[in-house]
This record gives sequence, C-alpha cells and structure tokens, in this order.
Amino acid sequence: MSDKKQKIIYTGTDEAPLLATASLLPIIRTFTSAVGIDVELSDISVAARMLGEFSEFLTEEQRVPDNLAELARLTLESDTNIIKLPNISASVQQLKACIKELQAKGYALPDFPEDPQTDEELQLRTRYGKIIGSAVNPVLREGNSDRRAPKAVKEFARKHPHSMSEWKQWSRTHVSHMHGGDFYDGEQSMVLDKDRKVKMEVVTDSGKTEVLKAEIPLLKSEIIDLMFMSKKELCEFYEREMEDCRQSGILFSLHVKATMMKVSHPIVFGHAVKIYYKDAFAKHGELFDELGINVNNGMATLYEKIAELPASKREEIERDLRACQEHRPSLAMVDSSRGITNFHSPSDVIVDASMPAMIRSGGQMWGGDGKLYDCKAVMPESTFARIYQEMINFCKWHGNFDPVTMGTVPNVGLMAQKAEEYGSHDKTFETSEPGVARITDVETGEVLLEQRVEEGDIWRMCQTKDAPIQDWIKLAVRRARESDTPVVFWLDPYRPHENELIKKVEACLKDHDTEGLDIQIMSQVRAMRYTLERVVRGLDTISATGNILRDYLTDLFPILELGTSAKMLSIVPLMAGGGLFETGAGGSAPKHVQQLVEENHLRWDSLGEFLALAASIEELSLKFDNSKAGILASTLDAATGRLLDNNRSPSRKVGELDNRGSHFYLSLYWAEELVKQSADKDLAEHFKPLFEQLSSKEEQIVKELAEVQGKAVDIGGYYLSDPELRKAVMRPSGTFNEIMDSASSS
Ligand SMILES: NC(=O)C1=CN([C@@H]2O[C@H](COP(=O)(O)OP(=O)(O)OC[C@H]3O[C@@H](n4cnc5c(N)ncnc54)[C@H](OP(=O)(O)O)[C@@H]3O)[C@@H](O)[C@H]2O)C=CC1
Ligand SMILES: O=C(O)CCC(=O)C(=O)O
Ligand SMILES: [Mg+2]
Repeated sequence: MSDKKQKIIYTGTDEAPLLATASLLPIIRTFTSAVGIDVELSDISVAARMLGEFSEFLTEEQRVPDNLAELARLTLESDTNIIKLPNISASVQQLKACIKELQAKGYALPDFPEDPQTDEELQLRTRYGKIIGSAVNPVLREGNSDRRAPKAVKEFARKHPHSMSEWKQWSRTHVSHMHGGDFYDGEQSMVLDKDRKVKMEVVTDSGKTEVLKAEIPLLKSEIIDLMFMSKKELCEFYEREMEDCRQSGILFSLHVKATMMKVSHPIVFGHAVKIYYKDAFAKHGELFDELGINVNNGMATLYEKIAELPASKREEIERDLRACQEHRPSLAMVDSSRGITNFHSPSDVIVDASMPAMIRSGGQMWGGDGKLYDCKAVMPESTFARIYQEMINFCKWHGNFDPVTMGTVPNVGLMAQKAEEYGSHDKTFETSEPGVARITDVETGEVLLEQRVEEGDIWRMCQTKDAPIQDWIKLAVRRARESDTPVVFWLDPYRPHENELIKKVEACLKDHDTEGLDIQIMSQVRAMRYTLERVVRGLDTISATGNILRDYLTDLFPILELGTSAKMLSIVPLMAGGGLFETGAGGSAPKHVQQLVEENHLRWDSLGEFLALAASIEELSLKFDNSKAGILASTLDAATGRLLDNNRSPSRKVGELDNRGSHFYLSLYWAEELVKQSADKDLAEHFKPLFEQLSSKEEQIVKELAEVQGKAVDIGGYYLSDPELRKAVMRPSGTFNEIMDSASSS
C-alpha cells in the first residue's frame, strides 16, 4: 500500500442532499477510517459560494474559503477523488432569497442589482452572475461522463417496477419546435487549423464595431461554432403555437434549461411570457420597465413588483393579465393547488427532468384544476427537441414502456472542459442593433465565421476542445468493450458542428481496437428509434452523445427505467487521472426539505451516494494498491444490493423508514458483509463488534428513528442552515450515534 494520503473530498451542497449528508458522512467516516481513507467535507453550497465571492463585505470571522475554485484546481491533479452531490443551480429568485437569508443572519452582502446602471452595480451583477445557474458542475467536469444503471439497481427496478401511466394512441400530446431561425438553422462550424486568439464582435448597420468578447484563446484542432436564434422568428413561432394550442384545447407547456443555459434560455422564456400576455405588456410595458420588471426571471417577479403599487393600479394590471388568458391556451401547472404556472419561474420546469416526467405520465401534465391533460410541449430550439417527439411517436404506437422488460441505455457523454453549448454562456449575447456578428482572429484580423443578426437575436459561440473529444471516443470504446454492449454515436450529419464531430469519430475509431464491437453513428432521430426498438426487446444500447443529449438522456432513460435518475451511477473519469463521482443525475429535491421541516421525515434516497461512494473507494483501492479499500468497496455494493432487496429505501410517508433509517440499514448490512468476507480476516475482526451491536440494537434504533417523526423541526435556515441543528435532526438516535462514534474512534 502506498504511503500517500488517501482522501475523498465529499461535497457539502444544498437542500435534501445536504440534510442527508449530516447523517451519512459520519457513517462513511466510521467505515473508511478503518482502511486509511480520510473523507474531507468541502462546502460548495450556494450560500458558501456567495460568502466566498463577497468576502470583502464580511467580518474576519464570517469569511470562508473559495472551495469551488480549490476543487476546480484539484480536478487537474492525478490523485483527486471527489464525490459531488447535487447542488442548487440557482435562479435569480433563489439567489435573492439566499441573499436575504444571509443578510438577516448578519452577513452584510450587497443587494442583487436587478436593473444595473452604474459601473458598481454592473460589477456586482457580474459577480452574482457567477453564482447563478449551473455554476458548479461545469467547473468541476474536467472529464467526460459515464452514466449507467448498475446491475443491482436495474434488477431491483425489474422486480419492483414503478408506476407508468398508459399512453393512448389518440393522445394529442406533441412537441413543437421552430423550423427555421433557430440555432440549428443558422449554425456554422469550423475546426481550428492552429492555435489562435479570437474576438467576438458585431459590426452594426450604423457603422459601429461592438467588441463583446475581446479575447478567447483557442487550440489547434478544436471545433468552434457560431449560431443565432432570431427573435422575430421565435416570437412568430410562439404566436402560432399558442393559437394552435388554444384551438386544440390542450395545455401549453414550455420546457427550457434556464439553469444550465443561463443566458439564452431566460431570454427564450421571457419572450414566451411576453407573447402570451402581449396585450397587457403593450398597455403596461412602460410601467413594468420603470418598476425594473424582467420577466425573463418569471412572472413571480412581476407579481412581486406590482404588489408594491397602489391597490387600484395593481388590480387593473391583474385584470388585464387575466384578460389575456381568456384568448390564450391554458398553461401547464407546476403547483395547481397554489396557482403556480409554467411561467412562474424559468427554472421550475427543467427540460431534462420535465419531459421524462411528462412521458412517464402518459404524455400528460397538470392543469389549473388539478387534473391531467394532454399538452403541447414547446422547446423552441429544434436541435434536440426532435428526440422527444420520436419517443412520443413510439409510445403512441407501442404503448408505454414496461420497466420489467425494457433494456437499459447507459450514456457516454462529451462534457469535459465546458464542451459545446453548456460552456457557451460567457460567449452568448443578445444583439442590441442589427449587423454582422463575427468571430475574428485578434492578431491577423481574419474573419473566421460570420452571420447576419437583427436586434434582439441571441447569438453565441461554442467551443469543443479536441482532447476531450478524443477522450470521449476512447471512453465509448472502453465502455462498449467492458460491458459488451453496442454503442450508437448520436450525431446529425446535417448539423455543421456534429458533422465535424462525425469526421473526428470516424478518424479516431481507426486508432482503437474495435474488433468485435458494434459501433454505429446515427442522426438523433434515427438513433432514438433504433435504441427504442432495442429497448422494448429488452436489449441494451450505449448512447454516446454530446453534452446536451448527455444531460437529457441521462434523465430520460433512468426516469423511465428506474423511476428516477437519482439511482444512476455517474462517473467522470477526470482527464488528468483523478475521479469525480457525481451522485445520481438528479437534482436537489426542494420538496423534500419542506417535508422534513414540516413533519421530520426525509424521503431523499441516498442510493446515488452509496453507488458513487463504492466507485470512489474502488478507485482509491486501485490507485493506492489498498486491498482493504477494495473489500470496503465491494462489501458496500453488496450492502446496497441487500438494502434494495430488503426494501430499506426511504418511504415517502411520515412515520415509516426515511433517509436516516436507510442509512442505519446500510451500516448494518455493510458491517455484516465485512464480517462475512474471508479475503481479509483483520477487517472482518475489526467490524465484528460494530455488526454485533448494530444487529442487537436494530429494533431500538429503528424505534428511536421513527419516534421523532411527525412533528415540525427547525434546522435554522434554508440556504444556510445551522450545522448543529442539522446534526441534531439528522442524527436523532442516541443508540445508533453512540455505536457509530465509538466504532470510529476504536
Ligand atoms: N447535479 C446537479 O447538481 C443537479 C442539480 N439540479 C438542481 O436541483 C434543483 C431541483 O431540480 P428538479 O428539476 O426539481 O429535480 P429533482 O431531481 O431535484 O427532483 C425531481 C423529483 O425527483 C425525485 N427525486 C430526485 N432525487 C431524488 C432522491 N435522491 N430521492 C428521492 N426522490 C428523488 C423527487 O420526487 P418526489 O417529489 O416525488 O419525491 C423530486 O421532487 C434545481 O435547483 C436544479 O437546478 C438539477 C439536476 C442536477
Ligand atoms: O448543473 C446543473 O444545473 C444540472 C446538471 C444536470 O442536470 C446534469 O448533469 O444531468
Ligand atoms: Mg440532468
């Protein structure tokens, strides 16, 4: 065994995963300390990131280190091993709520400048912008992604299938996307002939040259793309689709990813809201501007701002908004009991999760009356929307999928170094004047790519470096070999960017041993159809995709196959040699916190954490030749399998086993598996007392964990809860705590 320090960095995040960590982390440490592995907690919650960014506003004692920057640095080192739990990708509303909570707790943070005017406000806006949206994952992802349902999880889903609503052939649900004027339509792409520095600029019709990004360093062989979305065509599209939806009497639902596409999608969302409430905006637009209302952040901000107006004015606006609804389609609801529609916030409906949920529900979403209806799922950008229509066609024809018999679709996703659209937000702009948008070589003045844009168009540049592409292809070949499963590269030859990728894939595959492997390249719609034909026959197919489809497919298939993406194994082999282990592919489940606070029951399932932990320990065992760690990893996997088989996962109902109870059973089974194994006698001896105590006290511990439920609890905050209160709530069994604490010190 090597002498180097063996360490796992476990991320402290937000909401349900953070609560679960208060219970699980001490348990993990009890086990890993026996094999020489340290587990260090690194707080990267929204609150911690905010405090890290604005230290100059804080007192000495209030300051915290910039943990995310440190983790980003570590991803470039070969020994790094990080377990990354889901975190909040904050909307503006969430950001403001976090600022308010921290200010109330005595942190003198500046207010969020909603409508920045002065230089100082613009600077603050930029700094807060770093915390908004998907600000963690892209920074840590210095590798491509390998996401799959582990065998035990898939088998469990087959034995205990989740509910699936029926698809009717006569369902009117469908996807609507633009057929022109979108990013797909206007894309241009090129591969760099040499290292260059470029700038992004618009030469306006009025004769100005606006430099929007002064210098972007590019490397030889990387792919760059230039694309735009026409405001005019987007608005015409919305108008047409809203009218079509009204006539057909189904729900209008808009599916965007405003968290990850944090510049473009709020704008795309805002236009939908403004078209829907067109007459009210025509009448009150000036007042809305004066009030600093920006509906790109959702109707919630509008209602909040007009609440400050005199009652008569507010009522007039509300009446006018309601009048618009009369000749518009009904909106899909996020929470019909509270009247929260799809337009409330751009981050309430997140496409990767919302479309699978709709497909799982037989193509229906909730209407304002709390009943389910068919819907028009609007995804303006056509590039990836078509895969959902293909799946809907398949469901209408074949009926819903059956989790008992369906095959599995693991994914190998190109995402390293902010690949493709998901790395483009610092290179995305809304044009203020018509002109020519172009990418120009800073040194030679050579124009590499250019296209015409009009006022209000969204234009952007995407980058995909060559090393991540080569690594992605290698990973796909490796996964095909290791799992003996066919791979389909989902690449569309009609899209310039993907056409360049196809050339690279074809060339690179020649350098790999692909003897006996089934590797194909298909455009997205064909790839979906091909994969689904196999899925219904119980056959497995790896999807090798770009970054957006990685995100979409690793929610879509897991939600259909397993009921949730939280049960996925999600590994990011870092290109520098380390490992990033993401827990599941799901989010941070805000509803779970509400339930805990109201009735002291946490239904968060830590299965994703268990799977990631085993993979993380396994990697350390290989890297440091630590055979004991290898046993710890394999016994953890065995314990997780038993947890599933014995139905010790959290229940949704108060009074029944919850997250904390499932952690107890994991400890019990893990200790037992360690005692049962014969490969390392010392390890078996070490864990024997722990196993004996846990098993003899099982009844009492489960009773203590159940007894506390049913009453409201205080964790001292939402974004910055109190660690002591969190610990008290999440570790309520004195008997269990005593056993675990004494085992870790022994
Ligand atoms: N990797 C990351 O860091 C990611 C972060 N996010 C962020 O998470 C937040 C919420 O996103 P949202 O789209 O609502 O998606 P979530 O995945 O958080 O939740 C959707 C629903 O899935 C179920 N669910 C998800 N995970 C679990 C789990 N571990 N145990 C039990 N049930 C689970 C819950 O259903 P039920 O209510 O029925 O219990 C939950 O309400 C946002 O801030 C988003 O940006 C989203 C995706 C990935
Ligand atoms: O970082 C985020 O906001 C979401 C990430 C995500 O959905 C994913 O990687 O699957
Ligand atoms: Mg996702």
